[in-house]
Parts: sequence; C-alpha cells; structure tokens
Amino acid sequence: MSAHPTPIDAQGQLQAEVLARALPHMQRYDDAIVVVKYGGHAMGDEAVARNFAEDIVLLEQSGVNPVVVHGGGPQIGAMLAKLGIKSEFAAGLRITDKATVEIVEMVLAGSINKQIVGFINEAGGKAIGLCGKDGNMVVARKASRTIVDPDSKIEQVVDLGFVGEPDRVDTMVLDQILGRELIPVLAPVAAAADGGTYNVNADTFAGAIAGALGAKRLLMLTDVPGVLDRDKQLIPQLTIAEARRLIADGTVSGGMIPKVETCIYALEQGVEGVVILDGKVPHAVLLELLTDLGAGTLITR
Ligand SMILES: Nc1ncnc2c1ncn2[C@@H]1O[C@H](COP(=O)(O)OP(=O)(O)O)[C@@H](O)[C@H]1O
Ligand SMILES: CC(=O)N[C@@H](CCC(=O)OP(=O)(O)O)C(=O)O
Repeated sequence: MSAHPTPIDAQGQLQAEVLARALPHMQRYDDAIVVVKYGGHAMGDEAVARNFAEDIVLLEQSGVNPVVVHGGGPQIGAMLAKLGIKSEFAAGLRITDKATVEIVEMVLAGSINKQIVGFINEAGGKAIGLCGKDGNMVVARKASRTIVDPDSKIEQVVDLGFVGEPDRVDTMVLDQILGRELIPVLAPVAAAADGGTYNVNADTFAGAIAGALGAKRLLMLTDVPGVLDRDKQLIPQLTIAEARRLIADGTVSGGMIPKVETCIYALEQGVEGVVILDGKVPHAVLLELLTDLGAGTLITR
C-alpha cells in the first residue's frame, strides 16, 4: 500500500491531468524520429540547457527517438575573439579560413557537443556525441554564395572558404544507435570528399539529417518565439507557399532566411512538420510535442 503523507491536493490532481493529456501526443510520436536543432543562442542559460536535456530524456523514455543537432555560433565567435581571429559573415554564413575551421571543429565537436552530452547523461539519458565526420555520416561539398552590393547592385560570388553544404548523408551509424535507448547528439562539422573538414550551418545540417532519416518532426530551437509578421506578432502556422512569400516580401530576413529555407527543404524531403520555436522558454520541446498548446510556428506542406 502506498502511503500519502498528505491528502492529494489540487496541484497533484492538476499534474496528473497534464500527464494524462500527454498520452495521445505520446502515442502519435511513438517510435517516430524527431530531430531537434538546438541553436547557440538558445543554449546560453545553463538552467534552460538542463531543462532541454530533461525534455530530450523524457521524449526518449516515452518512446520517441530524438536526434539532437546543435549549433554554437555565438560560442565560436567568443573563442575566435579570445584568440584574436577576425570573423566575418556573408549571407548568414561564417567565412571560414584554415585557422577558423580548426576552432569551429574544436568548439562544436569538442566543448559544446560534450557539454550537451553531459547534461543529457546527468538527466538520466545515454547520449552519444558525434559529428558529420563520424562514420562518414555527412559528406559536404564546398559552398559559395552570390551577394548583391546594396549600393552598386553588382552581384559578387563570395568564397566562403571551408564552408560546406551537405552532399551525401549516410544514416548507417544513426540507424545503429536509434531505438536502443541511445540519444545521438550531432555537431554540424562535415567531412570533405578529400578527407578535409567543412563547417556547415547547423540549420542546414539539421535539415539534411531530418530529411535523410525521414523524421516525423524537425524542431528548430532559436531565440525568438517563431516566425514573426511585420507587426512582430507570432505566426502560428504557415504552408510552404506562405513561407516563400514571407521571404520574397522581406518579412523574413537575416538568420531567419536559412532557417525557413531549411524547413522548406526538410518538408520537401518528406518530414511531416517543422516547427520554429523559442528554445529559451523552459521545456519548449515538451510544450510543443506533448501538450495541446504547441509552441512557435508550425510549417507544413
Ligand atoms: N520574420 C522574422 N521572424 C522572426 N525572426 C526573424 C524574422 N526575420 C528575421 N529574424 C531574425 O532571425 C533571427 C534568428 O536567426 P539566427 O540568429 O540565425 O538564429 P540561431 O542562432 O538560433 O540559428 C532572430 O533573432 C531575428 O533577429
Ligand atoms: C557556416 C556557418 O556559418 N557555420 C556556423 C556553425 C554553427 C551554427 O550554425 O550555430 P547556430 O545554430 O548557433 O547559429 C558558424 O560557424 O557559426
């Protein structure tokens, strides 16, 4: 017989109700792959990072197969500044020379990756930290971008150095890991066909992984509530066509462009739904996946 030190109070009843209402959501995602992109801005606060780790472990315990892809742009920037290495961006991508790609790999596949692995393991999970080079999971080709000078309107092709775009994704290693209580945590560093290293934007990397795995959901955790309209109000739901219009008319700009483009790519690859949401909100992942409320902007076909 279980002993209750105090009678079950209203708060306990409420907690039980919340749990019970999560059941249909758990059933919906049972055995499904959910890719969660955890952006560098979202991971700033340690308490929220621990909440995030607990959410990922809870998902795994409820039968979901979570795959974490993390960023770390601000953290790379801080390390480069400490070392006195200048860093510039073109079209939202870090121009990456030889010295920079070594720091990018050190920060992403080293410290950040292992910190997230540590938090997930502390929360009772079994995380495995990998990057795209492991098992040749992601082989990238050199990326380049054309930018238009705002004054002269002249188009210019920018050499981004060691910045890559996923060319081939081999899910063999992930196939071995998923469904065995292990949680892959992936750093967006890819192999080059010649054995070198490419720095890949974490959104792009997450989209490629979600597409290759046939994920049911891709969650993009960032530092804003989702896609905002011109009055800075959250847009709860978008179709691909509507998302494209928002890019074309300039409502979506800056770092949100590659994010929305990645969402469109993932949907076209067969991912059922993609959500852009605020990763600084405690338990954002659970709120989105396991409650009736949802969070952020859901983009569907
Ligand atoms: N329509 C929009 N809705 C929301 N954010 C937008 C929009 N247009 C531009 N942004 C910018 O995009 C940023 C998110 O992109 P980014 O900084 O690259 O995120 P992360 O580091 O999480 O990948 C927001 O902080 C915001 O400044
Ligand atoms: C090519 C490129 O720009 N790579 C990114 C990789 C990290 C990243 O994308 O991190 P966030 O998700 O935190 O922005 C960079 O060097 O910052």
